[in-house]
Amino acid sequence: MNHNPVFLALDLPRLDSAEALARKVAGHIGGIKLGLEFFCAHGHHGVHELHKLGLPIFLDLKLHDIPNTVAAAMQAIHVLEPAIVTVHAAGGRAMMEDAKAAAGENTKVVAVTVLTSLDDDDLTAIGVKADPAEQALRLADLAHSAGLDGIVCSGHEVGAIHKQWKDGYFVVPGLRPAEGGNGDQKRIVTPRQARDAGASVLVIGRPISRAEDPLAAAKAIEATL
Ligand SMILES: O=c1ccn([C@@H]2O[C@H](COP(=O)(O)O)[C@@H](O)[C@H]2O)c(=O)[nH]1
Repeated sequence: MNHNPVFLALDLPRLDSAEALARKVAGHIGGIKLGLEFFCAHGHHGVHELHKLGLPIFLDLKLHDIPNTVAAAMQAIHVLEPAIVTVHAAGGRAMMEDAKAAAGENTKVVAVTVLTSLDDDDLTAIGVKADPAEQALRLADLAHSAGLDGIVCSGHEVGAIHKQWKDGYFVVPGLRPAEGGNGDQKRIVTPRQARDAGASVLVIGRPISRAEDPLAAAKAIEATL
């Protein structure tokens, strides 16, 4: 892989801290992921500010609503020229089709299958009878048939999904270097394991942002890839 597949999740409450962190590690990541925390706090202005670093922007908004609403939201963020945007596959085929149709041609629309913070028990509690691997595969098939570019799944599932969807774009969060805590993530692998299994994008937040030395952490992860 020529380019750095790591997208840094900037889940920080302050815009100046987020910018400073991104600037510090910019040479050792491939892009920036801005999620709900960032977008709710800083909106379009914040995204414009981070764009100034010249790295691809991944807007991880996990849109999940009726098709008309999701399509309108996609149109509203078109101006931000995101490289990647997420929707929830559980929103259904029509929602995903309309989201893709409303996105800019340079934006990859990827569907979240099963959040990496969920395990078997969590799925049972919300009435899903399949285990995370089966459910992720089912939702990946649905996203594929709806014309999306790819999916978000854990490193446990990406290999099996990749076998069935050869040219899919696979975003994998829930990554933890060998040492360090899991936090709220339940289905984790190392960045290298995810890459070897076929991940296109490695989403990494706290292992870099909460490290004592974020630059050293980013370099150490880069060296394993
Ligand atoms: O299934 C998912 C989907 C998205 N995420 C997002 O990725 C990052 C992970 O951050 P870490 O600090 O490395 O755990 C975070 O922004 C999530 O919103 C995910 O973790 N799992």
